[in-house]
Amino acid sequence: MITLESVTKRFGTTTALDAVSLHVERGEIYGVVGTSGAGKSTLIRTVNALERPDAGTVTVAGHRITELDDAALRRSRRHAGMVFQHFNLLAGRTVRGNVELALEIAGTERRRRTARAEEVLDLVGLTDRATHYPSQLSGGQKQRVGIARALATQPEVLLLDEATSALDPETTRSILALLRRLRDELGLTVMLITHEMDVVRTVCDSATLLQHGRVVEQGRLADLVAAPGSPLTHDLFPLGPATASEHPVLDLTFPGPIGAQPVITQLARRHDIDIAISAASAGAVGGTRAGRIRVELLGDGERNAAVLADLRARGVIVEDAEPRGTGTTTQEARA
Ligand SMILES: Nc1ncnc2c1ncn2[C@@H]1O[C@H](COP(=O)(O)OP(=O)(O)OP(=O)(O)O)[C@@H](O)[C@H]1O
Repeated sequence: MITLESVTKRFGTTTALDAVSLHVERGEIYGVVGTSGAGKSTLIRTVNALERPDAGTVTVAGHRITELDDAALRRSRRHAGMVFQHFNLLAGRTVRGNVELALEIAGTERRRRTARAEEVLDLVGLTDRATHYPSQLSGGQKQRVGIARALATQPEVLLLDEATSALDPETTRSILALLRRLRDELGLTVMLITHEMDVVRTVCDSATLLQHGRVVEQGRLADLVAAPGSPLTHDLFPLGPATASEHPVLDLTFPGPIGAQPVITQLARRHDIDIAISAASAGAVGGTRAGRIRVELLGDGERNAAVLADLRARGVIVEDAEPRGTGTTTQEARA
């Protein structure tokens, strides 16, 4: 539904996007993550055709938008609805008026506008707020209006730029649940950019991690959590910096069903060794379960080696804990 092939965008001497390729399947919720300045906004702006790349192609809903002239480009924007961090609602218009404006700009005839606005307000659960003004709404309600407005022209793709960053955790959860429902009910394809790893964990099927305009890692989250050394998995399940120790300190990743097994207690019993757990982070992601824990092996060299071999044989991903933490992206940005 969305394909970028070797997209490069420069601003003067800054390369905001450096040969970025990605593919978003129809009906997928796709996250674009990375530190400030990584190129996330530029990427989404090439998808909604606000930015023309210097090289590469962008295809949205079957339209190769990098080859369209300006008039065709304006028409093609209707395939993608855009949702913003700070809602961008007009204070002087009611909720319904804000949604109708999008239809007015798209050239929808007057008598269809009100009916369509009411349809999308119903979809986002705001029917009873249609005649309210933005100042009378909570942040979550404002963002629902933003989503309704983006959906008014029946786009196949919904693009969200830090859409939950200004919301509290509970409101964020309800907006993410709404996105999932809209994807399921309307078959929408959703691309969101975020610096919040909770958002990726809760709602995304796939993601791309950008750094300095380049793709560091991308794919389905269920696959990434099973990939040794995955920087995105480190960010999704952070363990923090490790404390130096005379014993081996290991970060273990348990992809999928292994996480439900009592591996650590079994190994401690089988090898007659004490294992200390100093950090843990686990949860559901991309339709699977995953978790990471940091352990300290307190046995002698031989027993520790046997535990290590056993862990690997069971499919646990074993990495030496890095003293400064292994977060390459959002964790370091927040620090
Ligand atoms: N219009 C512009 N003119 C000049 N430089 C720009 C422009 N837009 C973006 N850049 C630069 O391109 C790089 C990528 O910026 P971009 O806004 O895409 O990153 P981002 O990942 O969205 O960051 P943030 O999370 O802070 O919004 C940055 O170095 C930025 O300064």
